[in-house]
Formats: sequence, structure tokens, C-alpha cells
Amino acid sequence: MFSDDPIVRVKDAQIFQGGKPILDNVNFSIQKGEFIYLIGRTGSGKTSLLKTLYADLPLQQGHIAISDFELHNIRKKDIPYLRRKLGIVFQDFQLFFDRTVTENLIFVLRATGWYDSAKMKKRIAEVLMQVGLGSVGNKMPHQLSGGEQQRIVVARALLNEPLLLLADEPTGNLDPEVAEEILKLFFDINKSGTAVLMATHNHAFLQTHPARVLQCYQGQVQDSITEGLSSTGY
Ligand SMILES: Nc1ncnc2c1ncn2[C@@H]1O[C@H](COP(=O)(O)OP(=O)(O)OP(=O)(O)O)[C@@H](O)[C@H]1O
Repeated sequence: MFSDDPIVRVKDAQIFQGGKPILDNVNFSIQKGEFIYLIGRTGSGKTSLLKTLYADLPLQQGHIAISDFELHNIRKKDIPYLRRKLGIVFQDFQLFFDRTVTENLIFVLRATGWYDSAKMKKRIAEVLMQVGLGSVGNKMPHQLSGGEQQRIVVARALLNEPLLLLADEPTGNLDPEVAEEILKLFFDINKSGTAVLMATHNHAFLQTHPARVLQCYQGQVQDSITEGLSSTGY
């Protein structure tokens, strides 16, 4: 792959959920280092689209390429390798509450092929620094605030230096000020070169931190760059 190739290319894709089509004729690309919001009403298909990108929902029609992986014919055994290119911040992937922060992070590193203790320790220190929580490694998740826990979830997503962070409502359960801090964290991560695709209902973000927007609306995905957005879509 050439370095200026898009990280994600979606061409004429149809997104299915529970056997029924949710989004049709989906076309967009994501370039290295882009920041993109994904918006749309409840039930419009944001989560389904994100799940299709990380191969949790099968792609039944059209083409999606992520880095070197073609999703329409991806083999089951290649899915873990695809996911190493992606950092995932989803409500379904909570921290283990019976382990320390460091143990939570070691679990993911081991599961993704790391075994050298010194290297794991170094990488954990790096990601904790990156999310501004350098000193919490020995704490249990319940000893942290909601915003701090979310920072650890982001740190976990960064462990394998993903090309793209996929985030589904990462600020959903947080106070407005804490939500803003988490948003800033995503922008900081983005500045260091990681692309971000973030589903959100928080439209104030679009004003305070403008970026490209994809909008799920009436079974289609509209792109603020190529066609503008529907103001009635959210
Ligand atoms: N597991 C499932 N089985 C069947 N249908 C589902 C399933 N999950 C979601 N759906 C349906 O798929 C459609 C899209 O849902 P999706 O969760 O992708 O929307 P969303 O835009 O992320 O919504 P929200 O903003 O509420 O998170 C909805 O009609 C929903 O009811």
C-alpha cells in the first residue's frame, strides 16, 4: 500500500443488521490522519456501520477495504489482524472491574501477541501518558472517575498503534465538561496522526471542534465534504 492511499475505502456498500438492510449505497473514504464525526438519529445505523468496519457485522454487498484488508471476503482468521489496525472505543468493551488498569492493558497486549514483559510495561506507560493518566496503573477501575475510566478505554484502544480509532458515543455517559475533555483527547490523538471516526449525538462538538461529518439519514450516508448534510437528519 502506498502511504497516500486511503485507510478506509467504502464503495457501494450495503449495511445489514438482523437480516435487514439499514444503509444502502454507502460510499466514502477515510484518509490517514482525518477526523470525522458520524451523526444521525437513534436507529439510523451509526453503530451498524462501525460494526461493519471492524468486521463484527458481515459485509454482504459492496466493497470495504481497510488498509490491506478486503472485508467482503475476509477470512475469520484474519479478523484479529484487521482489528489490530483499528482502535475500538465502544460501550460493549468495558474495562474488567476485577483487575487493575495495568492488568486490563496487559490482557489486551497478550491477546494481541505481545509477550515481552519489559516491552509491555513500556507500551503501557506510553499510552497512559498519552491519555494524561501516567500514575494510575495500579488502581482498580472503580477507583477512577467516569472520565478517567473512559481515558483508560482510549489508552487500551491505542496499545497497538492503530491507523484508525472507531468510537461509538465515547462521551455518552459523561458530564458536559468531562465529555469536552474526552473530545479534546481524541483531537490530540488525531494530531499525532491517528484517524478518528466518532459516532456522537453531541452536536455542540460540531460547532466547537468542527471536522468532516458523515450523517446517516434515511438509509443513506451523506458526507459534509461532497454533498452537504440534511438539517432535518438529527
Ligand atoms: N442486533 C440487532 N438485531 C436486529 N436489528 C438491530 C440490532 N441492532 C440494531 N438493530 C436495528 O438496526 C437499526 C440501526 O441501529 P444502530 O444501532 O446501527 O443505530 P444507531 O444510529 O447507532 O442508533 P443509536 O444512536 O441509538 O446508537 C435500528 O433500526 C435498530 O433497531
